[in-house]
Amino acid sequence: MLLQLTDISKSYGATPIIEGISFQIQERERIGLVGVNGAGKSTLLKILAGELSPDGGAIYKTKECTIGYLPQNSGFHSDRTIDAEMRAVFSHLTEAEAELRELERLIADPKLQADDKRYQETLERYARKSDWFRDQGGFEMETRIRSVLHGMGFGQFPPDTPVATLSGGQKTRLALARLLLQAPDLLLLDEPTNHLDIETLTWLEDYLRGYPGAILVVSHDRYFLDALVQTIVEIERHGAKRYAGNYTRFVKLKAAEYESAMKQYEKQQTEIARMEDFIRRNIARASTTKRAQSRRKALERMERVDKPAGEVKKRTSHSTSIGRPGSTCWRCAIWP
Ligand SMILES: Nc1ncnc2c1ncn2[C@@H]1O[C@H](COP(=O)(O)OP(=O)(O)OP(=O)(O)O)[C@@H](O)[C@H]1O
Repeated sequence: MLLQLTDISKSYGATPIIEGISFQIQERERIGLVGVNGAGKSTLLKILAGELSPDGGAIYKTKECTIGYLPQNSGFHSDRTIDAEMRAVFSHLTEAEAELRELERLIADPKLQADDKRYQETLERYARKSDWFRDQGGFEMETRIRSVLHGMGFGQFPPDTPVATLSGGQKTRLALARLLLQAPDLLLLDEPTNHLDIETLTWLEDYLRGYPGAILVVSHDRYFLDALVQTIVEIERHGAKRYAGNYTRFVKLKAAEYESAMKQYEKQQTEIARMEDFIRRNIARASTTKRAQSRRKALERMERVDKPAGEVKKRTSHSTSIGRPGSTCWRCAIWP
């Protein structure tokens, strides 16, 4: 297990947003976090990312577990260029690379070569540092940066483009590219597919499918969720419930749940109407008033079944209308 949330709650002022949220995230798990607008999905991600304190509950995570968070419309501010920003992810490697270049310069120096002991020591240092650099993926750094930048749609951008000159959407894309290079154990992504064209979206789906860590993602794109996740956690009425399977399966399970809850509700409503009718007809009659009174007591004691909140339906969403072949655009909505 990578991380566990127990009984997490959060209110804004007197308004409870989430309550009693408990679930686990396993290594390499891909979870889609869904719920109606305002259900508290972003709030929960912020709590997990450590950007917001919960009012109650606890989060347990293994000591080594690293977490990376992409907020919605991340507003990425940087004075660096695109290339420098990506390279900053690998500062431990770029520093080692500079050290290796310096050692190479020393090794080539005839003065050092004349001092056999120091020369041997420097060669050994160079060998140790080279091995470490190779083991840390130093030789792949350049390729990884190029491949992620290309995949995220920055292939045509000169590497010395200042981040500050990018549009809001491009900055969010770049923030995601940087996060992918950081490769944390748990990726928290809030609407990562906004601002992506179909080509970038397809690349991202593919990249995330092979991602070595766990992913908790909020997305209104059902195709994206279906392609990526094997578990759905829904926030509904402040609490969280886990459903095994992708988004399509979740919709089916919810429909079955809704139907069954509706049947129970309707059955009870019929029973209530029947009892009320009996009471109305018999309460005033001396011979039957006792029975009517006892029926009234039973009615008062009856535990009421709540009317189910609504159904998961499809509706058009302009924000996701990026023209996937054969797609009906989508948004998860639960109608009252
Ligand atoms: N800083 C804040 N102060 C007060 N209320 C807030 C604050 N942040 C969020 N809220 C409210 O808390 C509720 C949950 O917000 P949150 O953004 O977590 O929901 P969400 O499920 O991510 O919604 P969406 O799908 O619209 O992004 C909303 O009603 C929102 O208006």
